[in-house]
Amino acid sequence: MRLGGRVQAAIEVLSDMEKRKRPASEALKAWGLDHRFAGSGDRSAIGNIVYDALRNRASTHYIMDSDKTRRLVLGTLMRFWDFTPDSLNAAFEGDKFAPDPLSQKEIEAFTTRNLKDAPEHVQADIPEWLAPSFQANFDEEWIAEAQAFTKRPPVDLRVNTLKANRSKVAKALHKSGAVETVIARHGLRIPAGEGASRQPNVQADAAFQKGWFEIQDEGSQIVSDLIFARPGEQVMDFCAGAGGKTLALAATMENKGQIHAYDTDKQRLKPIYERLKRAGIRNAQVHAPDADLSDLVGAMDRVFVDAPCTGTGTWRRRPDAKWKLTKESLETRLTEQEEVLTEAAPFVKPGGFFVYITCSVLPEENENQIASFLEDNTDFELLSAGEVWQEIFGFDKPQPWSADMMSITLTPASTGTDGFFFAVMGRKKQ
Ligand SMILES: C[S@@+](CC[C@H](N)C(=O)[O-])C[C@H]1O[C@@H](n2cnc3c(N)ncnc32)[C@H](O)[C@@H]1O
Repeated sequence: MRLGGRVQAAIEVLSDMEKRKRPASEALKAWGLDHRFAGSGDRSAIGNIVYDALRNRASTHYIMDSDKTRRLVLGTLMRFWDFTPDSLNAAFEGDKFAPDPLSQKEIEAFTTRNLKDAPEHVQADIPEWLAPSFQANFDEEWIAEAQAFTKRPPVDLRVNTLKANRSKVAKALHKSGAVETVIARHGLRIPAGEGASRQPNVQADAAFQKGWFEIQDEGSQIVSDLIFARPGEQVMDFCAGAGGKTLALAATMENKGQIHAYDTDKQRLKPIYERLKRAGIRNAQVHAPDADLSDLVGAMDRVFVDAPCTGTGTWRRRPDAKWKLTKESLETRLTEQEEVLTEAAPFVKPGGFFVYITCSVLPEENENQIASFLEDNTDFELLSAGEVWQEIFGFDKPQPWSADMMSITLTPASTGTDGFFFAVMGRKKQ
């Protein structure tokens, strides 16, 4: 396919998403099924246009002076793919699959409108109702912090130290351009490409099949490390899901002690069995939703809750979620978080640690939840996550957000990772 056909396809996919209210991944898949002739290069280029458009939707609509899908796509190409109105029109010429050339009105909008004149939430490329939350979290940096979520994310890998080390994996994946992560100690990063470039499918590599690495955002690797689980401990992963953090912790614990992986959703838990096997993990015990956990009450050295959340921290990877998030779904997540904290807390032994993690940067889901939990549970106290950070990563690395060195927030702008929140509480001894 030539550029024009790819651009037209991206317009169709975005229109389909809007019309059928379906996520980008589904709309792209459906387009692929209807256009079997399209090669993998075409599919990934179309995907790149669609995701770039969604990441910057509000600001591009503003610049192009319209909320039409066609303008969103053309604006995306001119803002982020190095096209000018002339070069785009030249590329479309003689291509019967291309959209109509840019009109005078479209060219005028693109060349005269300035984002500096847009409302702040449009500059920040976030829904208007979320601007106060970002402002509360990041003060005068809030627009820059939000804008960093509009950039393409890298692919991060966590080396499984039970089976390999960084140089071994880097060697196996030398064609991928993987470099060592800046903060996480066992991470490799394949930087995000530009334009139509494709990310390598590292999961097809023999090194992945052998369990040498997992795909895991550097932020997720960092918070797993901050849990500070030691070999031989009894640890509970109360919201284990597919086991991303269970796997990371098992490696940190050198396969010694026990990780109890629990989740209320059987479907989400399903991939964990295969992943544990591939990674060579022997110290994890998976507890199905209906399991009797009464033996574990008051017995865990560490319990961590990787709570269900709005996922605002993953907007770079799932930009459609940014525009779909509603006040109602935030409210639902807040209730779930309160429940999960209350349910998990009794498993912490006196003198043990209780960790709360989200992949969100909204204070409602983070600091506020911890403050309200501590108010109701006076046998717990907030400890300094900042001190643990410094012990593990030192002072010379990019630093996360922290108002008081207690809880920590990672962001694309501050730590170059997805957004994560981390807080650790101690259960008092008596
Ligand atoms: C953010 S995801 C966990 C991701 C996982 N820890 C990882 O690193 O791959 C949150 C999980 O919490 C689970 N969950 C929601 N409510 C729960 C509850 N009351 N008790 C336990 N798990 C719950 C969900 O099923 C979901 O799998």
